Amino acid sequence: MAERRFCIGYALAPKKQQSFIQDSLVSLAASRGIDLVRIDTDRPLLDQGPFDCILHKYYGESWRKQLVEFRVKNPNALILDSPDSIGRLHNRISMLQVVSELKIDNANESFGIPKQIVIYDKETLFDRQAWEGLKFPVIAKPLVADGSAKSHKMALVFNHDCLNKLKPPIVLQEFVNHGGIIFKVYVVGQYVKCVKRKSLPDEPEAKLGNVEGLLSFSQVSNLTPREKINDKFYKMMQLDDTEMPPLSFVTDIARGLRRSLNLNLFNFDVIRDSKIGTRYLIIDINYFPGYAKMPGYEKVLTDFFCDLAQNKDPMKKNPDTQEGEDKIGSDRQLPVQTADQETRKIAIDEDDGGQSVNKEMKEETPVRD
Ligand SMILES: Nc1ncnc2c1ncn2[C@@H]1O[C@H](COP(=O)(O)OP(=O)(O)OP(=O)(O)O)[C@@H](O)[C@H]1O
Ligand SMILES: O=P(O)(O)O[C@H]1[C@H](OP(=O)(O)O)[C@@H](OP(=O)(O)O)[C@@H](O)[C@@H](O)[C@@H]1OP(=O)(O)O
Ligand SMILES: [Mg+2]
Ligand SMILES: [Mg+2]
Repeated sequence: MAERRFCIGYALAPKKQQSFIQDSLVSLAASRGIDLVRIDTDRPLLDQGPFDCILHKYYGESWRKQLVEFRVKNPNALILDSPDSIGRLHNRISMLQVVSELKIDNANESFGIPKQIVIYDKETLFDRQAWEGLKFPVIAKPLVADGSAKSHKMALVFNHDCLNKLKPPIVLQEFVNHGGIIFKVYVVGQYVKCVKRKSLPDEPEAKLGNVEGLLSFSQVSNLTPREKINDKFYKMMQLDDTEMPPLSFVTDIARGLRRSLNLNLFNFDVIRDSKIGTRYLIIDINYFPGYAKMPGYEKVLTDFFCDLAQNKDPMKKNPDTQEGEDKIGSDRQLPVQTADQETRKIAIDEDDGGQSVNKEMKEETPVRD
């Protein structure tokens, strides 16, 4: 009898496809009965397949509609992950709200998010009252985190003098000294892996010298090795000497976030407060991050795909751990406001070339009841 194969269709932006769909992944998965097949996003999804599962990091209202139709016609197929759940990560406020609501028992370590405020317009930006309780330096981050280059453009702000350079809607987040190292925690279903990366240096005023109140940067922890070598600061950093956070602590947070976000494929950035060595702050959560940078990512992802193929739903209740109850890719209604609802308030900047897909998503996504 012919072997029953499990077909995963993937819809990824070209850059993500290039980094993630490596021959080594495709062949390992194939050897274990999993076929990874590219979805042509220029053609109707329903004309392609059949797919047992859809893996996607692809946006736009048209894609979203196609997924809804696909679900109706293929009720047994999995969609990883649900667009509504992914959408929550597209707004830096709703993204971290989940962390604030998470409860984990741990006697030695604590976690949270840095102090932050959201600014929707210039008027509020210059209103000192709005800043009450927030200390300089702060990091100004675009409120929208939709994967566009613009959404990664940050600025370290040292005083009130240069605020006119900032473009709301933004989140102003207190800069927390953390020894210049960031921890990236990758989640693939139940699997959790924490790695170290370079980050911004402590006391940025002192280290970065003569800055004029504001310093712009983008994707610090995702620089190419060449960029790192050229930077004096990175040569000074002692990445190897930095102690990792306790694995059980990080795993508890990861599993908690996975359940509350209803997502299987994400990572989050954690920094350790230099002042309180047992205090950890989550500053960012990303959907479908750069897994290829994770050591042995082929096996981790293939194991996960095989679990899906064997109907081992990683969010289903596990008798040993009492973990999980949700169905993968389910459109479970979340109790708090989603990013889509929030982003409807945001004026889309017209000068953002090449982001029409994301723009379409923001403008047309209907608000759910
Ligand atoms: N509150 C903070 N205190 C100190 N450093 C911070 C803080 N927030 C961000 N950083 C630094 O700025 C970098 C970029 O911030 P953040 O991770 O929020 O941006 P991003 O563009 O969403 O990143 P990614 O590429 O991971 O998606 C972090 O990796 C970290 O080095
Ligand atoms: O570029 P890579 O593949 O490494 O992945 C990066 C990913 O870019 P891509 O999805 O466009 O590829 C980013 O996603 P967007 O916010 O831009 O959507 C974000 O998740 C980064 O944090 C990832 O880097 P990592 O955190 O894993 O180091
Ligand atoms: Mg980040
Ligand atoms: Mg991010």
